Amino acid sequence: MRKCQVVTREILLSVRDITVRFGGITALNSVSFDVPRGGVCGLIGPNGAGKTTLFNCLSRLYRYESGDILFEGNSISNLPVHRIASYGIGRTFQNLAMFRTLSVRQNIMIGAHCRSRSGFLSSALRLRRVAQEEARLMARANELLALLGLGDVAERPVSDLPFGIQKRVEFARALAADPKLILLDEPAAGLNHEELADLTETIRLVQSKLGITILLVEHHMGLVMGISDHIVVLNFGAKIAEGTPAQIQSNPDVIAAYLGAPAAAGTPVQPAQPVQPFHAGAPA
Ligand SMILES: Nc1ncnc2c1ncn2[C@@H]1O[C@H](COP(=O)(O)OP(=O)(O)OP(=O)(O)O)[C@@H](O)[C@H]1O
Repeated sequence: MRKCQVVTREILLSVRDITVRFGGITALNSVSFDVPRGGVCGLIGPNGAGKTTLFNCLSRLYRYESGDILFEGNSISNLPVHRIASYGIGRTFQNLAMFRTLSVRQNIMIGAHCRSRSGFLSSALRLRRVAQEEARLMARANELLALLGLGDVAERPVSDLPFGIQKRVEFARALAADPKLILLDEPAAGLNHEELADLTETIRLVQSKLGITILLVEHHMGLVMGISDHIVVLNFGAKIAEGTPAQIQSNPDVIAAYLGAPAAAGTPVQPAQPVQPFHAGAPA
């Protein structure tokens, strides 16, 4: 008799029964899901669903009232916020977080410093180890400049650059710390059609070349459906669905959450055209 081989991917991140309350508001209500290593996991939901709150829990910016978050099988619940990047979790923000007067290259090198192995004393004494470390960081920055197509603007101050390129710089800055998991918080927000197409390609390229795991919060259904392997849907702080893009697009609870009314059975969630946002209450 032939044996059926089941391929299961290793779990990188496990969110278990996370609950967060702000006064009377339950921002997350016992939310659980797993993110396998490698690939892209989309995290979607209408405005106020709890997506950013979850990202802030993963970054240790918010405390959760109950539950646990395991990264590579270890709880991060007591990890200090400044250790998150060196632990392997990187992040971009809805509002860009960069040193705007510094160059693109300097921003990327700052991103790499959390993984630097030279301490204050050895840096002050200019030991050989420090020079080697600086060369390593420089090489890493050069790799990322090339990968994200930023070579031509490497020495320009970030503030001089168009918004779409600034977003790419922020992505590169987060990648410089060599994260195993990167949290992308609405990377498509504010991008024009061309910039959105560039971003889609960049995310695909980074994922395939670096083998990194991506957790993506995004309102643009074209982007989410186009690049995610798996999607988790939140609504009013609760997980209402998870599955492949095809499963999510035809899930009646997801359709109802986005359209604000019970969905007719079998009505698919239309992935909007690539540049069309898919906000709660707005027609798809
Ligand atoms: N610091 C805070 N203090 C009080 N309430 C908060 C705080 N952060 C979030 N909330 C509330 O928690 C709920 C979830 O908000 P959250 O920002 O996580 O949603 P979201 O899914 O990211 O929304 P959006 O898509 O609009 O960014 C909302 O009701 C919000 O008002």
